[in-house]
Amino acid sequence: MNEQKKVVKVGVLALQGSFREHLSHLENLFKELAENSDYSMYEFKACKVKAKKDLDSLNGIIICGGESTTMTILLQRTKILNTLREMITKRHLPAWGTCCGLILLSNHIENNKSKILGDLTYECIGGLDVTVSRNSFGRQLESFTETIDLTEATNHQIKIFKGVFIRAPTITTIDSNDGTKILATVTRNEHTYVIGAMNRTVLGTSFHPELVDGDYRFHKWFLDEFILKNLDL
Ligand SMILES: NC(=O)CC[C@H](N)C(=O)O
Repeated sequence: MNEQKKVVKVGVLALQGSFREHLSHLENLFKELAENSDYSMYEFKACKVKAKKDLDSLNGIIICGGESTTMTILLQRTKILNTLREMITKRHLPAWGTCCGLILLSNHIENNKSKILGDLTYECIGGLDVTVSRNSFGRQLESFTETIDLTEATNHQIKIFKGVFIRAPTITTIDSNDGTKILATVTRNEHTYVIGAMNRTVLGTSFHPELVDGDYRFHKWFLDEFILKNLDL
């Protein structure tokens, strides 16, 4: 019986930032799904990605929140960056980035032009054809939570969701007509900000579902709509 199960491996980039929270959400979700007969054909595994070899045989990857300058340096030092970029942009590995992860998965950054970091430059992974602006809501102290309506974007799978924003970036433009679309917006101080976007295989959110205790709905949606629907790519 067990041999017939399809192994689905979800990696979480674990160089820095909120990777433990993502792993714990995935582990809890996978425990729930083990009891759900709709998923009985799958055996789910969550694993840390700390080196290039950890990218082998992944079916999806999460790029966690953290500090994108530190993260790009670590991605380059560990030599993960180029392989991961090729997997996401050429081989269409499903990927989801939260906050710093959204920045790294974006093709363009508005307020970060040609930043030099010692012997390196600020390089993104790319995959989502949008432009992001970093730290759109100000400093760490100006972090906030806001209710987000995801009913339409998720086709009623998630309705209301608690958005946690910590020095969050926002999406200023969608740059291609390849099917990239807005996931959600929030309005603050009379300004409406785009706080999530996606194409068929790449998802980016300004907010942190991994920091909402006991709520695995967003992780399940990523698994259902991005990973399981694209298993044969
Ligand atoms: N919570 C976060 O991931 C913050 C992202 C951070 N402001 C950056 O630019 O990298």
